[in-house]
Amino acid sequence: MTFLPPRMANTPTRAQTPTRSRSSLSSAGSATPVPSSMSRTRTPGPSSSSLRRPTTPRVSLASPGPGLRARSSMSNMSTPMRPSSSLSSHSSYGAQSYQGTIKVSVRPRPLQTTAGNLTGNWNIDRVDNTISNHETGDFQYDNVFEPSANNSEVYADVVQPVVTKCLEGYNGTVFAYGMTGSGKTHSMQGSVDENGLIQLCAAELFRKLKSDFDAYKVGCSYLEIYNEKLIDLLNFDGSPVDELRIRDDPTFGVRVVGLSEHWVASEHELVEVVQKGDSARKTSCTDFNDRSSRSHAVLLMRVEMKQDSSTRHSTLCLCDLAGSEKASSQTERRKEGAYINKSLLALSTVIQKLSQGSFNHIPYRDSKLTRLLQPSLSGESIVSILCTIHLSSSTITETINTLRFAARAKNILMNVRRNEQQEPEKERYELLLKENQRQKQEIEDLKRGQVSKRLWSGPGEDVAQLSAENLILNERLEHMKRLHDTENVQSAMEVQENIQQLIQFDVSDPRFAGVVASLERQHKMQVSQIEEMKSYISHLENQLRNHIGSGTQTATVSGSDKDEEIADLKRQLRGKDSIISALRQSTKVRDTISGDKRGKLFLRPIENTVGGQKEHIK
Ligand SMILES: Nc1ncnc2c1ncn2[C@@H]1O[C@H](COP(=O)(O)OP(=O)(O)OP(=O)(O)O)[C@@H](O)[C@H]1O
Repeated sequence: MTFLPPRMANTPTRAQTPTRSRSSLSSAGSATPVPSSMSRTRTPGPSSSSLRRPTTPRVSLASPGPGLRARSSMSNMSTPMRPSSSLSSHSSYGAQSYQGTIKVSVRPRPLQTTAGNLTGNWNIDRVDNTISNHETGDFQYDNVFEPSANNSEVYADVVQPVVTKCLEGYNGTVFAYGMTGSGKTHSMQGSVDENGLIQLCAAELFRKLKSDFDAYKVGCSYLEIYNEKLIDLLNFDGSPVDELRIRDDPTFGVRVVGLSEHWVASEHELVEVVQKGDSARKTSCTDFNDRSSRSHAVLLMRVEMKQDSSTRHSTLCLCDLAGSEKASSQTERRKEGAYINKSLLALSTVIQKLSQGSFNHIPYRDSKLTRLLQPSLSGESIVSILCTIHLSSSTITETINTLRFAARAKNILMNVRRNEQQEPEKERYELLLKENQRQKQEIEDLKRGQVSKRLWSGPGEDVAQLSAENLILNERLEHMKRLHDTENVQSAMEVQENIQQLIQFDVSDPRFAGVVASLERQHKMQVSQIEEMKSYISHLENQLRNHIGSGTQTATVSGSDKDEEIADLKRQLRGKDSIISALRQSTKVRDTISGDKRGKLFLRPIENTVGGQKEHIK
């Protein structure tokens, strides 16, 4: 199984091919090589950062939900087990969910050279990630480390992929499981010589938060489960608190009521807080460990990350479980051991049922530990388990039990939801803000434009100018209409002229009476047109005089328009002269033929009108 998306499968990896070393820890035993499917990848992150100092509420963490099932039922547990290769499990990174199996790694502690630490005939293949014994056969996991592996190597394969996914908005849980003295605390907390997984995790978490996000908050809670009681390890002021209780929570699945949460702004603050909590943790000297942890310690880091318009939440849970142990010689240790073993048995049962894909009751409530881990184990968290083991012959039964526990856990499928919210509200707000700024700028520009215009033209003048232009345009429109009518008349008269040409030889013929009547009608219409033109010319001249008198720019413009119109009218009058001449010609013909004086009377008004008009225009 890999914690990284298929699209990243080809990314160069740190430990894709570790030194192939099959550690033969005994002369006996044979391990069957199993093809490895490991893919260890580092994910690069984007840019930009800003640190925000958070405040400190009291909250408890963990997330709920379904989504977990077994990959297959475990078969005969007494036979050698070869868990399915990681290749057979599928991991996919859809936009909002992660699917894969629980990641399981095995870390043997280095053999002690003291007497009685005979090797247990174990072979380790780091390349194939198998551990084998001639009695048990091969066990294959996501990682099987060499006993010489240091915490940094373990971190890179066990915790780092979970941290990466947490930064993408998935919950993550890492827990160390193994018999007493096998190296759980050494792995999680480190030693004077090397940092533990918690410190390495804190360093990477804050480094990536700073480099990849615009803003973030990290809240930290730390508790222990001692003799089935929950104790807040960060209750620094020693204020009396009621016993912490686990409650169902619609949002987080379960919630530890009364557990304090401390906001930490840096790796150092986080480590400092955890170290203070560790010093409060119950440890004692046991038959197997001088400083044995007598409790399960659970560190919860609640992370909120903001980038652009999206907000991600995730809870990272690191657990250092107490080790299973044989009955102690001391009464107090025996009592502690009984609680520890009971809770580890409950965990083992839950894992077994989950690995079998049981849809029946899962006994999470059998212990505080399983109750607390319920959201993680029920599919709301990416889970990575580090199983620490002894390789000595004296602990072979416990080691095999641990390896079987690990094999069952490896069989559990997860379907983890991603906690990311796009913020449409924020996007809309930003758009509105931009729009608002744009409009403000527009108003400012308009104000500046108005001021300069006033300085240039003075108030009210632009309105007068527009009115004048409007007036002129209306008049031009009217004039065009009249010109159009006049053209009609002119064409009609031309037709009449043609008729006159036809009738000059025999106008007395009664057949031409209709033509003469038509001529009279046309004449009257013409007189009316000429009268109208006369009045219009007079109107234009008045306007021209007014505008010239006021001396404005508008008057100048309209004056030149009027000149053009007058020129047009003169041209039309010349056209009318030819019409009148045609009419006169036809009338003369008529008079000659009929001797009637009516023709002279008929023409006189036309001559008078045209003559007056000519005078007017001159
Ligand atoms: N990988 C390792 N390299 C060096 N020393 C180790 C390693 N693992 C364990 N030890 C040493 O073994 C001793 C017991 O280890 P540790 O306290 O981590 O065991 P544990 O699993 O936490 O035991 P318990 O369950 O009793 O608390 C310690 O002194 C520790 O330094």
